[in-house]
Amino acid sequence: MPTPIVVSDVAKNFTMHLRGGTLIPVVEYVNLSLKAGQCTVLGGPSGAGKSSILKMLYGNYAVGEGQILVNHNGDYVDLATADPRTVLAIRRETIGYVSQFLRVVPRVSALDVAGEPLVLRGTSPEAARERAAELFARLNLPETLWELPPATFSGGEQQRVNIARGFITGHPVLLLDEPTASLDANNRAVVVEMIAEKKKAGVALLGIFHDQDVREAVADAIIDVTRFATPKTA
Ligand SMILES: Nc1ncnc2c1ncn2[C@@H]1O[C@H](COP(=O)(O)OP(=O)(O)OP(=O)(O)O)[C@@H](O)[C@H]1O
Repeated sequence: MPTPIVVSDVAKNFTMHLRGGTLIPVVEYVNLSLKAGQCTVLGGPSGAGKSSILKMLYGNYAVGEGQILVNHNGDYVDLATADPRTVLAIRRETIGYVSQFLRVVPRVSALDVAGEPLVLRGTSPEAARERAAELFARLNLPETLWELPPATFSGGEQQRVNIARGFITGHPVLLLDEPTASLDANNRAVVVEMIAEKKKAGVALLGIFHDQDVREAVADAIIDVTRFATPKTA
């Protein structure tokens, strides 16, 4: 089976334009690949660059240097240099993402927020809502909330809408940015189960998990990103 994602010599720093162009180096020589059916976990202390790496892999952050080759519909595409239309196609078809915080769209119900990735791939809105409802039930999201826009939901409720939205499709790659941070033990266990099912289905996962129990339950490999730290010069 072809490798879903190969990251080669990726570097990232931030230029603070409002601070006289001060350069904040984050990571360099990031080399990793994701394997189908495995969950790779990014570890390392706060500020080490875990989220930055994940965001580059989703095309949210520009890539300073290097390549991110994504197996997209059978061809390798370099996400680091891909045009915006290609990035959107990769997100629609190949790479799913559960962000830490839900991007709330006013007046759209939780069912439609979670079902949207399926609708974008051609599923009917009714079928997408049904699938979202199944995931909500599994994640113990109270049914009274399903038709409401998630803007007023608690942190953990919003996170469960986000998880349903990320897990609803069969994307071959799934990125998880602390998906269990606001969940109670019951729902953390549900997410661990859902990750195991994705692995069985051959999905390649890359995640950040601060909760050690979850990390140990899901990780096939742990990469400490401090190994990619850019040496700080005086
Ligand atoms: N948009 C940004 N603009 C400027 N600096 C940023 C930006 N995003 C991240 N950084 C900086 O990059 C470094 C790495 O941040 P990142 O969020 O990737 O770390 P992390 O390992 O995920 O941390 P945590 O575990 O606390 O979430 C930090 O020093 C952070 O301040």
